[in-house]
Amino acid sequence: MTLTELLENFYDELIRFILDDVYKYIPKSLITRSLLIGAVTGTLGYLFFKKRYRLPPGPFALPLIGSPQFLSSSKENLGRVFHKISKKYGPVFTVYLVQKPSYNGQDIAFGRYGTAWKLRRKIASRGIRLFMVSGAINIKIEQAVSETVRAMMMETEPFDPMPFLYFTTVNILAGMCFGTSYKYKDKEFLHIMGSLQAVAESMSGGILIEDILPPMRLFPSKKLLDFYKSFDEVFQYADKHMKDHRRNFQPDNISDLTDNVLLAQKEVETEGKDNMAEFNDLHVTLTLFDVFLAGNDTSRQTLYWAVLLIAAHPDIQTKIQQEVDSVCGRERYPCMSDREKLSYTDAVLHEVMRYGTVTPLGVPRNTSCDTTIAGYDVPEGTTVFINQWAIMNDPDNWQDVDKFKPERFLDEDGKMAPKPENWLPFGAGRRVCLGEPLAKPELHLIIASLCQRVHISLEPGVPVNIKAKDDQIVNLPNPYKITIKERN
Ligand code: HEM
Repeated sequence: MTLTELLENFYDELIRFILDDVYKYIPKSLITRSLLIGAVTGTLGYLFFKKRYRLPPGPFALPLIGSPQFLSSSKENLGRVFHKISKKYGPVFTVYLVQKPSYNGQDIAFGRYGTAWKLRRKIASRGIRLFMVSGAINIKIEQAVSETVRAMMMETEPFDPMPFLYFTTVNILAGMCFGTSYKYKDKEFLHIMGSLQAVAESMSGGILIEDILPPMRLFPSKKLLDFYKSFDEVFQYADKHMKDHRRNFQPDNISDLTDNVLLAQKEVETEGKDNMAEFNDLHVTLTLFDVFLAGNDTSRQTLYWAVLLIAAHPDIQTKIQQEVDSVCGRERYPCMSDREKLSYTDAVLHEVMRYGTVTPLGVPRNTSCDTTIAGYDVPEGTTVFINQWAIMNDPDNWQDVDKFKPERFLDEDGKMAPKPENWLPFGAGRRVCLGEPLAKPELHLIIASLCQRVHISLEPGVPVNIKAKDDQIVNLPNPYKITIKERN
């Protein structure tokens, strides 16, 4: 008997033994049978030898499809959805979803932790720090708020403050990043506002079908394509400014974050041409893109909550105004050196960020090695979310959790009390928000400056609604309108 005949007989018996009923349907070809038996043995071997993890429990999930319940709840604020799941499965649980894409993880926000990422984060942090200590932040806030108030005063009817808040944050962040200063109807401002709006809409449009059915990424939906397009527009905006700066770059005349980042790139190059792979032109643009995009959306959404909550609580607004008047008077704008004395306004900001948690799930993170959380295994490459919304809206952590109460952040002398450990809007640890040192003073001073200049009221005759719009992935209030009156 030849070797081929021997193999044929062996396969024949094996298949007949294991799969008697389907035997007749299996082709007689030796190659097909070898492939079939190889595949079956390989799969069985993989299943037998693969590492077993004790994963956190979680809702039922189908292979490829993931947790089907997200199909029905895909429009609800995910912070709330996850909070409900945690009631059933405990504080650490597993759901099957995939995260949204980034620029190949070469940026800061979605970059993999490591030497190259540390370098990029250090460069961006240094640039932000220099902006803060140079005093430029005072000038940018004053310019941005005075232009915003001027533009708002032109409105004769109740208006939605959202575009004006875009104007404030874009002017401060684009000023810091690219040295620009826009007027309200400026063409470039309107263009970038449109792109930022599109990014925000794509991101708040609930879970994408591709998140539930990963293979669908091969045939991207219009929603996913829109998501890519709007991101790319903001990227192109940052890239254009980077290239303009590079053309006119003078190392002894550094005026904004782009100059700072380009200078850092030169330093990296001086240390050795090989290092350039870790900080090339794409990394320069992605650094600026991250700071501009991450900073704008979060700050603007926080201000949207702040204006609503301040307008809905006239007593709180009056207290802010009295504090600002007593510390700064009316002649000059509040500045960095006033911050410590503006405790009540700071408490209002802290409570706005708790009540209106704008990043309910923080930024999705990937584990870089096998690890454990609360005794459960979490394999390398798992996407981990921290439910910041639940931490800051848990009745076990906060008294009168549904009430807007700035006083909870003050001590008996009316000064800011130590930060409660459950106040975590900027995340924590090595990946804590890069912009926190800018965002807190920026938002504090914007609120103080706005209240110093104008009196804000909600649209007359419309019922006050300070509840979150619970139909989206982010946590925003329902659209609202205000009127403003210049303070005399
Ligand atoms: C209200 C304002 C803001 C909020 C609530 C906020 C919130 C957050 C959160 C929750 C994270 C993820 C932290 C973690 O994973 O633990 C984050 C990351 C980040 N934020 Fe912010 N942020 C704000 C403002 C800003 C500003 C003004 C900038 C830029 C100047 C900025 C830039 C970034 C960047 C680059 C990251 C990624 C950091 C990393 O992966 O290492 N953010 N932010």
